[in-house]
Amino acid sequence: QVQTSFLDWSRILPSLSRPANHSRIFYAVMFDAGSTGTRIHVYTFIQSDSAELPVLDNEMFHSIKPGLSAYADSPEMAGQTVRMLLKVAKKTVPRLVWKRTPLVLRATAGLRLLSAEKAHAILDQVQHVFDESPFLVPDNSVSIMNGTNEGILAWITVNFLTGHLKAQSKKTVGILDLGGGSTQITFLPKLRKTIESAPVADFVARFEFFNSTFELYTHSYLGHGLMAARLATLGALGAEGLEWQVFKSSCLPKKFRDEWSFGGLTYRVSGDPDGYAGYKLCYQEVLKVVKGIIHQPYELEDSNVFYAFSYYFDRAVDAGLIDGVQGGMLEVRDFKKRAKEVCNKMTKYPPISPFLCMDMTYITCLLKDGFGFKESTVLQLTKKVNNVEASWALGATLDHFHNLKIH
Ligand SMILES: Nc1ccn([C@@H]2O[C@H](COP(=O)(O)OP(=O)(O)O)[C@@H](O)[C@H]2O)c(=O)n1
Repeated sequence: QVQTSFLDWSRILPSLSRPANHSRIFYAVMFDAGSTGTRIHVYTFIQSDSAELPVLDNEMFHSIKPGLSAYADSPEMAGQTVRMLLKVAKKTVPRLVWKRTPLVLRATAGLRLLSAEKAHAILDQVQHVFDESPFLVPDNSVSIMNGTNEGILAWITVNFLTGHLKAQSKKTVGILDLGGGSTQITFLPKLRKTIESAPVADFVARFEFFNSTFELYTHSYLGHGLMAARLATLGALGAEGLEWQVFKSSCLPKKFRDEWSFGGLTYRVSGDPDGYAGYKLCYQEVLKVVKGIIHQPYELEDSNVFYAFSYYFDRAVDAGLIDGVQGGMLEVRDFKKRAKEVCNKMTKYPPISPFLCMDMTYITCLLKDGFGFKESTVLQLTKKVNNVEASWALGATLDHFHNLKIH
């Protein structure tokens, strides 16, 4: 479905004036090539003379499943996916300005997890579709984004949309993003010790925004997205070519048996028909995926409100914890409580998805034993902020126009 939304940034950034006769409308197209789907964001901006930052007037959003990595062995299909999504851009952007409207595609965990050769075959197809389109194709318009940028740009999107990047705003919010292949945590630490005690590589990044430098704690865990975690829990990671094997888990209903695909590979999965299913055993299984791998930041909930989106949001909706439009506030213990209910009642009351027990348990485990959140920590579950998708895509678009010098 196509979703349209309107947002007047001048309400968020009241300092920006917008003289009607001097303002100029421009467009930008950002593709998010994720592991479970490809999405197009067509942004309409209004740039007034006096404003340094443009006003976001509209986001047109559309998504297609599966993700490009499902086409590892048929890269033309990846090109086809992008060609179909481009129709949204053609409908939204007036023909007259196609030539001036940039197309950018950034791929995340799905392509990071493929071999370089297969990933590049896919990106070449996308580049080809871009090149033959009537839009502007900037240098470096098609690439795999690194995990640090993914976390930082999502943080910028959410803080921008919530008005926390205004000059007078002292507070910011942290973000928790749970994709299919990777998961990101990003926040602005209050204590020096959080930065100093972070692992040396890949946990701290800086960027420049309106003459101030922000130093963030950020990390992307590749292989710890929700779908990759399912594979790891089932013991099926790196099991390419084991078509004969059935991967079992006590996180799945005992009588469940099916095929399941991720990243272009299909696995046979089942519950443990002769064993036990339920929360305790399931927690033991998923704990192995998390324990000793996820770094626990020195400070967490004391300093930050965290916005949680992507699969955190989707699964909370599936589990009936929040409304699918409104979102809402949840404590970490709400995930735990519902995970227990879903897992321990699986045989009698099959959940809407056979993976709901595994997913809810993984989310609980990742938050508690992974990042080290307290059970009383409140998370703000969000899909859209002021009608704009909570995702790295808007941050990436701002970076494209304003070069935030992420380093
Ligand atoms: N604009 C977006 C992008 C992703 N998502 C959600 O993010 C999750 C999957 O993320 P992904 O496929 O991009 O995974 P990664 O490649 O980032 O690991 C799904 O729950 C999507 O519905 C979203 O809600 N809105």
